Amino acid sequence: MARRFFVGGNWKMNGDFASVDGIVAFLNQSCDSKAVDVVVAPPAPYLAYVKEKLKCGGVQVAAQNSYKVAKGAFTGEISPAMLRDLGINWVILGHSERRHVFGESDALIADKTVHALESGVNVVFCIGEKLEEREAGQTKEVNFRQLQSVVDRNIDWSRVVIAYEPVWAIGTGKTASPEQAQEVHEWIRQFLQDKVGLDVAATTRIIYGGSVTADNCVELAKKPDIDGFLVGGASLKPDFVKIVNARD
Ligand SMILES: O=C[C@H](O)COP(=O)(O)O
Repeated sequence: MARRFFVGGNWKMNGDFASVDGIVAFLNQSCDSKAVDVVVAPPAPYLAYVKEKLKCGGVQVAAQNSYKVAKGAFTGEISPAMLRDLGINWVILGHSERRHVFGESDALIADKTVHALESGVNVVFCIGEKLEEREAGQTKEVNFRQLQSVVDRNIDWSRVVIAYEPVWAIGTGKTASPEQAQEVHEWIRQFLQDKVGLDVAATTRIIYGGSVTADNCVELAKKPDIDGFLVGGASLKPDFVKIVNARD
């Protein structure tokens, strides 16, 4: 079964009403692709606004984070229940900035993933090795360890997209080559086959993130195990539309 191409735009902590309006305008004009799932993740204060302003049925909205319980004394956090209340069905979890800037552990990310899925929110689950880990030959080990934390929890894989984002490629302009990305995506698919099953391995989308641009997306998208992208910087610009259409 062919896997539907998936392109996420992670706006990170960028934007104000003026720039958000600009992004929504180009999305509304040109992102109604019937062949691609497009999911954009604005900063939390703009989630409801973006959801309201997007007129393009093909573009969905994601949060950049959510916590592991529905409510309570957790200052600064947002819950999947609140996202559902806003009509938002996607969240990005395990992003390298959450792992490495905010110190989130594999266990916490797994708890957050399980809770989001149980609450009806689909998950873009991010994994990826740091440069020193790649140079030490630990790429497979690190990515498998991060994945194992959710394999152990018996999740509904049909509602998960895996984003492989090598930390050394994020925001650096140093994209993984199509061959480097394909190699890791193939390892991830094999890992899913060994640990979860053939069907999940065949159907789960594995997308690539790390300095994806309109210039490099077409070659990356030709690789058999690259099922889309998680785009940071370039998702703030009209070029994002070219990335959405990388497979055309
Ligand atoms: O979530 C997106 C990734 O961190 C990639 O960011 P980037 O495209 O700016 O390198």
